[in-house]
Amino acid sequence: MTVDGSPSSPPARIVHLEDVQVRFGTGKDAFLALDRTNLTVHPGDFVAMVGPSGCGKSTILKLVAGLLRPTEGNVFLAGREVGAKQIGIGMAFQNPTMLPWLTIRENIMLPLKIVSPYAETFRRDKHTLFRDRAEALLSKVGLVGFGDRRPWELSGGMLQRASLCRALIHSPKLLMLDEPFGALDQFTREELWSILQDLWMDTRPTVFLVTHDLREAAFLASRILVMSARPGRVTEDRAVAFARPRTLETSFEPDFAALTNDLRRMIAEARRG
Ligand SMILES: Nc1ncnc2c1ncn2[C@@H]1O[C@H](COP(=O)(O)OP(=O)(O)OP(=O)(O)O)[C@@H](O)[C@H]1O
Repeated sequence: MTVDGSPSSPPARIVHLEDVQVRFGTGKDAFLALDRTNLTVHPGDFVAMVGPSGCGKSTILKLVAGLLRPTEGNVFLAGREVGAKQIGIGMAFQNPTMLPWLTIRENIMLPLKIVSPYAETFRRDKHTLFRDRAEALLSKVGLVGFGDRRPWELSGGMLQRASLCRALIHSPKLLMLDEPFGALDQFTREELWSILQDLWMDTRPTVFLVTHDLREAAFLASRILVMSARPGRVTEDRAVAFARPRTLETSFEPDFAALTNDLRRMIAEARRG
């Protein structure tokens, strides 16, 4: 019950994994990639996943995105089995692949051509609503004036900014980020942390971020999942309460350093164990 006596309802959950296992290969080559995993994520959570290489972080992303079926167990999205209901998902990866024959703006608007319900009205609204939305995102990531350029004219960091715009153009409820800044230099990466934090604070999509950078996880996430070595399991689910917006100064504070040291120790143990 709530304080006013009305019945309390449990918080909505956007992602729910129930006793999920993933096995790859067949016969003597079969192996367990993801061990029995239970996970509940609420709308607006910013979840970072860290752990030893090959522990199953990307596998969890693929399960949630509906790109992979579990061998055992169930994956629910917004209360329905994954795939049963359309819910907007945006994605960005380490390599921000863009179609070279399209401009940056056209690349950013690509999901609108494909993702329902935008695809149906795309032709009609292309030059008004959607174009404005693309310009607003370009401006938020510091790429004003680059919409008409071709991908080869931009640096790696600029392409990754454009890739964030593309992931967000259709206002997805879920944003899946697989090491999006992994190939960038430290300065560009830190700049993009702040940009991503601002974008997330604007509309609060639920985010899954896979990263090997523990400072990045601590800077961005509201919750960090630490995984064991393969077969992966979630061994720690840590809330991150630093006030927002976080700044680079936040990342030099003692609590921040203590958190990243804890994470480093847990992953070192997982690698040994
Ligand atoms: N389609 C597949 N077929 C066979 N094995 C796979 C497949 N996808 C992933 N694997 C294996 O499953 C394990 C988990 O892979 P996954 O990519 O989820 O790990 P990860 O934690 O994201 O790794 P990294 O941190 O190195 O990117 C790895 O051993 C990987 O080689």
